[in-house]
Amino acid sequence: MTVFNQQNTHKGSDQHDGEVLLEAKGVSKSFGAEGKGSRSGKPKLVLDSIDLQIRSGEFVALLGPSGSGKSTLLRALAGLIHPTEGQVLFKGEPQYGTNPHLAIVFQSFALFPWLTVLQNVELGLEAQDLTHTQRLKRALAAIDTIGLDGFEDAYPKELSGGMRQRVGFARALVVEPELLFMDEPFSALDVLTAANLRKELISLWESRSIPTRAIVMVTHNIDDAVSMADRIIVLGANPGHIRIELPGLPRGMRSMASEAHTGMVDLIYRIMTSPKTDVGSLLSKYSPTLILDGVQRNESTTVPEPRQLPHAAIGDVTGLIELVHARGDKVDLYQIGRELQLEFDELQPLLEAVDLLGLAEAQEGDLVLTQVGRRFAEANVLEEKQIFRQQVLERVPFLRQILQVLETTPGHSMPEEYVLSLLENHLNEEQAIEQLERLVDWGRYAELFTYIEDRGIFRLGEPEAVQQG
Ligand SMILES: Nc1ncnc2c1ncn2[C@@H]1O[C@H](COP(=O)(O)OP(=O)(O)OP(=O)(O)O)[C@@H](O)[C@H]1O
Repeated sequence: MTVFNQQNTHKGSDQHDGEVLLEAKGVSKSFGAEGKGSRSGKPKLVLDSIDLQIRSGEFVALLGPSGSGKSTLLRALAGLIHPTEGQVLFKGEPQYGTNPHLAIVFQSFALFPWLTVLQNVELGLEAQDLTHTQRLKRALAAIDTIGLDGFEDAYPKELSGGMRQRVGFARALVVEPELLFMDEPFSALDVLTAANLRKELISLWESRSIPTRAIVMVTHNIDDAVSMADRIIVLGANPGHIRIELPGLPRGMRSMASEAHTGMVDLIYRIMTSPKTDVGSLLSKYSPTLILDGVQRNESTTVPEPRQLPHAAIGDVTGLIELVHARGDKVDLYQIGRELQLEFDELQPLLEAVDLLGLAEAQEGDLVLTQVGRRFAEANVLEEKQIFRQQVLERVPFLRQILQVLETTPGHSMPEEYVLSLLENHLNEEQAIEQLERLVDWGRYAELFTYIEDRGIFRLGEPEAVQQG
């Protein structure tokens, strides 16, 4: 395997010297401040006062629920977007614009279909003042390092998804970046390909065959974070803030087969599934040793937001409740996520939905059915709908409000624009449309109303009419 320019590989102590390479100081980011992204004109705070340091020698994983601002934080650290407040420093100096010492690998890479692998990789060097021969040499070395030797002249369409992602890695590594950022780099790949690429990347990093001095990875996959990272940062949502920084496991204990790995994943699950619980209490209960090990936490910045309907299909909600019931009304979330092959971000809306409906509660890493949840699981279809209706009316004020309007309006109907305008008091246009879809889905299942799709009208309807919908 060809190794990069030896002068730049930071062999010896340099790579792991702990120098602060990148620092976020009080970084906040709001979107829609210029009227974009929020029809109501109100900016949405996405990141709130983030303080963070990335040091030489570190592999840092960023975890957090969907929408907690992981990608936004990564982009702000990379200089792709400007913080609304605070600043990012690179080696102590304020960073303006995109950092040339940093490269990013995204979930799926936009390769130019009319260029070969070699030409696509060479593109990474466009901004650098190199001769043609130097460019070629660097690109060939990167291609070799990332295991694409022999495919230099292939076109993207001739490559598998995994190989295309390798080209993405080669294009990032060819610039010999001091900082390598990755935004869910393995999530579009099949399980085996992802496992292979992950292993090879770690081997390049740990053997210091690449000049990269620090890696930051955004992921939904808790296993990946625990297997790879020296430090794990868990973000909380609304607005995005650092809930906790956990030290990674010692390298020898990171394999998925190890007990330490399972324990760590379990702890992070508990933290992520208990957004309202103080992290300190979870840590002292489940991992007292971590507290002594330099764990930083920051719970004070959580600001609650009006509750939205999670992006969960009714069929999946009922399926999950039945599954938990079949397992004795309690399941371990980490196990069930693995079994159903659901990443945390896929499981999260389901958990929110069952919690919002009062059917089950996440309790420190387990999902436990409530009494109503047990009745729901044992009910026939008609009873199930009745329970759902009752829970929705009790626990989703917005749907209750829609029903009240329909009951009191002459003609018992209402255009969707009315609902959308209410939603846009809190949400941007895209989010409001998505919420509308959820409300329609849940409201129809609860038989609160009919929704005439082609005219965008809500109407109070008899259950029979609703079923035809
Ligand atoms: N350019 C933008 N304009 C307006 N809102 C944005 C923009 N980029 C991100 N957001 C909002 O910021 C919030 C955080 O998004 P971000 O993608 O950073 O979260 P995330 O934790 O990476 O989510 P996921 O895990 O789903 O990718 C979301 O509510 C998103 O809608």
